[in-house]
Parts: sequence; structure tokens; C-alpha cells
Amino acid sequence: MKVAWAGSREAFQVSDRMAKLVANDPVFEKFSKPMLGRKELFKNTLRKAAYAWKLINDLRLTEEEAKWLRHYIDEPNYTDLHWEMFVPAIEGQGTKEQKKKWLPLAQTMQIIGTYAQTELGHGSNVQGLETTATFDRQTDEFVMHSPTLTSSKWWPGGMAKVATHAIVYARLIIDGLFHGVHGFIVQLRSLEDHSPLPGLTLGDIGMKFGHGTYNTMDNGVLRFDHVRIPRNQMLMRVSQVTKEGKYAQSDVPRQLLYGTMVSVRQTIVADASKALSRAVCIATRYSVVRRQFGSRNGGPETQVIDYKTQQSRLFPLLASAYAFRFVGEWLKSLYIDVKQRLEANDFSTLPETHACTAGLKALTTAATADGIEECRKLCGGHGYLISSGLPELFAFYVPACSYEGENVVMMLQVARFLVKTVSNLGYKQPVGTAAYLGRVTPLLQNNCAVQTAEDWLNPDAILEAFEARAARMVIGCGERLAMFENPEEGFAELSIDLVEASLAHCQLITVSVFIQKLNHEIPGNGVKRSLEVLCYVYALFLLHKHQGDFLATGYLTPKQASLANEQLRTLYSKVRPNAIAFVDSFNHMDHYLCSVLGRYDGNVYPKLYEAAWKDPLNDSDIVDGIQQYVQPILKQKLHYAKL
Ligand SMILES: CC(C)(COP(=O)(O)OP(=O)(O)OC[C@H]1O[C@@H](n2cnc3c(N)ncnc32)[C@H](O)[C@@H]1OP(=O)(O)O)[C@@H](O)C(=O)NCCC(=O)NCCSC(=O)/C=C/CCCCCCCCCCCCC(=O)O
Ligand SMILES: Cc1cc2nc3c(=O)[nH]c(=O)nc-3n(C[C@H](O)[C@H](O)[C@H](O)COP(=O)(O)OP(=O)(O)OC[C@H]3O[C@@H](n4cnc5c(N)ncnc54)[C@H](O)[C@@H]3O)c2cc1C
Repeated sequence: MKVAWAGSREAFQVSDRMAKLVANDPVFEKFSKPMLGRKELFKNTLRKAAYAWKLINDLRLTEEEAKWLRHYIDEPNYTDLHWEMFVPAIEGQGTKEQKKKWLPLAQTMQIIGTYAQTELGHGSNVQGLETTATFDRQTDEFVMHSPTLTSSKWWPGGMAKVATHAIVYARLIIDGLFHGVHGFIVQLRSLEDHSPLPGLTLGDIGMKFGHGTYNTMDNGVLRFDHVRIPRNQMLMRVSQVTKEGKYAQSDVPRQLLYGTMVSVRQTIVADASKALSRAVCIATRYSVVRRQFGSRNGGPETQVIDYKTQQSRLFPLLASAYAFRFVGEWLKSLYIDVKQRLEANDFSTLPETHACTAGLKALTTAATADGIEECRKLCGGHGYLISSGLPELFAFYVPACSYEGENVVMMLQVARFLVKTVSNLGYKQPVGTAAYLGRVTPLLQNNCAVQTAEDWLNPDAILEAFEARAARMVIGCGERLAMFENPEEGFAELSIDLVEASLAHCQLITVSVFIQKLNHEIPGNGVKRSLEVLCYVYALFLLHKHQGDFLATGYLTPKQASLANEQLRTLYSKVRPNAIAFVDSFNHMDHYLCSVLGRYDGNVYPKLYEAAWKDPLNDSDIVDGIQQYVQPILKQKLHYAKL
């Protein structure tokens, strides 16, 4: 099962080795973080990042090993932006010459980069960005400028205090004409003394949600006052500006400029499974340890994991962690394929890849953020302690619903793809994840044939249900859209329904990938049978949660929905005996979980009690302030009101 979760034996070995390397090195200790002030916290992060970089070089770690090392260090920091956005942006949008010049510097960290796209006034709307890059043919330069307060670059990670360079997205202006938003390599700080370069104002945007979590990252603000950069620092794979000031658009889609975001969105889906698996591991282990009520004749109380309500909240999240792991693997292969196609100037699958990365990023991050909070609640009061590991995990994770594409904005991109697919049905057979829309007749006419709860243990029945639900919602939106004279107005008016239809489409993808994984990639019987139970839990949980869609589209009867719910209860009983095995298969070490409740040895109460005394408030019995502020109250005998 560990290999099934890791994806391969090799992947398991790499991640396991890096997990142990980090867990066994005192430099990467995490428990003290919540007690540090902002400056100490940040300096501590810089220290760890420097030590990690030295490890990567001394041990000659591979790129994969380095990624896992950074993952298990488990601390947002400037290297995330450098490796996950700055380097990929140059790789994806730089010319051969630009890659030849900048990549060696970036890959040896002689320069440290960030990705500066979002501004105070615009994040989702990239075409609305206000920073300008005005071409000066006299000097063969671009003049970078922040014309308004809202044009200030705002949020880029690592930009406030660390990054020496940035990919800055700005409005390209030549002879007063606007030629779209493009990426520019801009140096921010001196490589000699790290001071901001002339014309640049740089700072941190301030503390963020959750103390010890994202405040290890210096998210910055940047303003330009007519800063000049050479013309060859505009990323020119997609579009070019000649020395004469002529603008040329290559025969590649403008959207390749957005390629870095697509790349990160697909990694974010994999990250969702990692984050959700952490929370589920903690909540599952604690639910086995925790006993409450149910004692018979002085015997042990009931383990809370044996309550059906606890199972109905926990096991769908366990199943979701596996579902997101598998769809993340699938999405990565889709992305790798589109990258290879782009090299050959084949853009045929770019729209679908955009829709899948956008939609699955939105689906998995929203479900994971909600899931981590549910896991905190599943642990009762102790889940609210920092030592449970859950509050910090939640605070660290939830911005994923906003960054790299705000989730609703992303689902609207899926809707745009689906509407376009439906409008082309007459003369273009949909393929890939939208292929089911090419079979609308049976999907619209045939209703569910399930007669018993057992009938739901059939992947074909489940797939047909999810295809019919999505098809009927998408086609329904298409039909209502057709009644609007102005398509854009119709899209805006129907956007709520369109987002719901997009979610149905993305859930179909996730369920379908889970089923495909079981049919084609999980060998043997034991593991396969266990994962089949989780696949059915995931699918029937979604069917139950969204049964309104299935009923409103007429595909399901209330009886069939009730049979699905009955089967779900039965499936929970099948998950229960393997619950610990499922979460142990994540191979999360105690260091990574950073949770007293989720300890591998289950020794919760003594360790919870021990952890309490480490709080600095327990350094003394009479803490500072008692004599000055409390004792006077106790002694004043003030009775301002009849008590
Ligand atoms: C897409 C928008 C919303 C709109 O764009 P716009 O230009 O206006 O286009 P439209 O008119 O809507 O569409 C025009 C057509 O273009 C198509 N299109 C749009 N986008 C794409 C695309 N990306 N690819 C392909 N095609 C695209 C669209 O479908 C239309 O086609 P058609 O005409 O219908 O045929 C756009 O504005 C947008 O994308 N907005 C969102 C902005 C955004 O996402 N910003 C992100 C900024 S960067 C950021 O947030 C960074 C965050 C840092 C987070 C941490 C980073 C690291 C994460 C992983 C870390 C792991 C490291 C540790 C290791 C470990 O833990 O494992
Ligand atoms: C922790 C963190 C790290 C970040 N790191 C970086 C970074 O390194 N580099 C970088 O460039 N950016 C970064 N960002 C910024 C991030 O990319 C943006 O915050 C994100 O893209 C969302 O954009 P926004 O803030 O403009 O949201 P908005 O779009 O303003 O969202 C506000 C509300 O408006 C709604 N909305 C917006 N447009 C529409 C529409 N057309 N239809 C319906 N509803 C709509 C949204 O659904 C949302 O409910 C980071 C953000 C965070 C939180």
C-alpha cells in the first residue's frame, strides 16, 4: 500500500530517505516555531534554507530528492518561488539565448528569483495589471514603472527581503500602444550588498494568518520608479520586440505566457493529497486512541473511531486523500504530455490541460482546506492545540484556495472550456476528459438502473451516474446560455450554475481516474481490494453530498440515492479494520506530522501533558503581571454594584 501511495517503489525510496534525513537532523526541528517572533522566525527559516542548500550540494541530491527535502522541511520560504516559479518561467517562456544566460545562474543560486505578477489592485485579472514596461528605442531598454498605488506588486513570495531577481509581469507599451501583458526579468537587489537597486521600493506586506506558518515567507511589495532594463530581458519565446521597436507575436498561443501557472497548479493538486493525508493521519490515529462513553461494567469506553458519525466524517477524507494522490499523478502525466507537444508546437491539448489544471486545483484545494478543518474538529478540544499539528497545517494550507488562481475564477475557466465544447458538438467530437459530452443522447435519456445497495458496488454504474450528472448540468447550462442574445452576459448571469457544472465535471474526472488506476495500475488482490473500498467511499460520498444534482437532473430516484447512502454505511465498516493501515501507508514520520495526537506510537496523553509544560508561560508559577494587575483586584474589595 505504501508503494501504491508513493506511486512506485523508487518514489517511495526517495521520499522515505529524504523524510528520514530531515527528521533526524536537529537543524530542522519544528516544535519551537510557534514561540518565535517574526524576525526570529524568518531568520530561522533563512538558516534552514541555507543548510538545506548545503546538504543538497554536499550530498549531490537529485532534483527529485531536493524537492522531497524541501517538502519535508515543511516551511514556506523563498526557495519555493525560486524553484517552482522563477526557474520554470524562464524555462517555459525564455528564448534559447535567455535560457543559456539565466538558467545556469538560477540553478546554482547565484541569483535568487521570485514571480511578481499580482498587484495590490489585480491578482485574478492578469490582463488588468497596471505595471508598465515602456520600450525606449533610443537606449534599447524597457522602462519599468508603477504608475498608480494599485500597480504596486503585492504578494510575491521571497520578494520582500531575499530575492535578487524577479519575473515581473507588466503591460508592454511601444510608441504609446499596449501590446498585452508580458514577463520581464528584473534585478531587484545588488549582488554585492543585497541593497535594493535604485528606483525600487521593496518591503514586506505584513503578517499573515497563523503565526508560525506562512510568516516564514517574506511576501513582498515592490514599486518601480522608472527603472530601466535591457530589451533582452523581456521573456521572448512567445512574443518579441525588435531593436527597432517592432512587436512580433510568434505563432504560439498568447496563453503560453500563463504556462508557469499551469505548471504550479498541477503540483498544487499533488500537494493537496499530501496536506490532506497529514490531517487524516493525525485524526485517524487519534480517533483510535481516544475513548469516550460506552463503558460496560467498568470495561473500556468506546473508541471514537467506532462511532458511525466519526466514520462518516473521517473516512471520506481518507478516501479523498487517495483520490487526490491518483488524480495528481494523472494530471502530472497530462502536463508532461502537453509540454512535449508544445516543444513540437502542437497546441491541440493546451485548452483541455488548462481546464483540468485549473479545475482540479480548485476542487482539491477547497476539499483539502475544508478537510483539514474537519480533521481538527474530529479531534475534539485537543485538536485546537498547536501541539496537535492541525491549526498550523490549516493556516499553512488555506491560501492554496486563493493563490495560483482563485478557486471560483478557476472553475469559471473550466466552464468556459465546457461551454465551448458544447457549442462545438455539432461539428467537433469532444475528446479526452470531455469525451462523455459526445455521448449525450444516452446520458440524457437513460436513467440509473440500480435496484439494490449492492448494485452500487459497480464501477460502470458509478461512472455512468457521474457522467450523466455532469452531462445534464453542462448541457442544461448550454441550452439556457443559448437563450441569451449576448453570450458574455449569459455567462455572467448563469455563472453560479456554470461553476456547479464545472465542479461536477471535475469530480467525474477524479472518480474516473480512481477507477482507471484500480483497473490498470494496482497489481495483486489485497491492496487492490482495499483501495476499491476507498474508491467506492469517495464516489458514493460525493453522490450523497451532491445528491441534489443527481435528483434534479432526473438521473437518480430518491430510492436509488437512499440505496447509495445505505451502501456507504456498509463500506465504512469495511474501511474500519484497515484505517490505521491506510494512514500508515502515507509513511508520514512524526517529525513531518508535528503532532502529539498523531504520534505513530499512540502515546498521546503523556506526551500531550509533557508538551504543555514546554510552553513558556509555565516557566514560573507566578507569571509577570500577576502582582501588578491581578493582586490589586483581589485586594481592592470594590463593590460598585450590588452583586
Ligand atoms: C485565465 C485568467 C483567469 C483569464 O485570463 P485572460 O487572459 O483574461 O483570458 P480569458 O479571456 O479568460 O481566456 C482567453 C483564452 O485563453 C485561455 N487560457 C487562459 N488561461 C490559460 C492558460 N493558463 N493556459 C492555456 N489557455 C489559457 C482561455 O481558456 C481562453 O481560451 P478560449 O478563448 O476560450 O479558447 C487569468 O487572468 C489567470 O490565470 N488568472 C489567475 C492569476 C493567477 O493564477 N495568479 C497566480 C500568481 S502566482 C501565485 O499565486 C504564486 C503563489 C505561490 C504559492 C506557492 C508556490 C509553490 C506551490 C507549490 C510548492 C511546492 C514546494 C514545496 C515542495 C512540496 O511541499 O512538495
Ligand atoms: C499566501 C499567498 C502567496 C501568494 N504568492 C504570490 C506570488 O508569489 N506571486 C504572485 O504573483 N502572486 C501571489 N499571490 C497572489 C495570488 O496569486 C492572488 O491573491 C490570487 O491570484 C487571487 O487573486 P486576487 O487576490 O486578485 O483575488 P480576487 O480575484 O480579487 O478575488 C476576490 C473575490 O472576487 C471573486 N472574483 C474575481 N473575479 C471574478 C469573476 N470574474 N467572476 C466571479 N467572481 C470573481 C473571487 O472569486 C473572490 O471571491 C499569493 C497569494 C497568497 C494568499
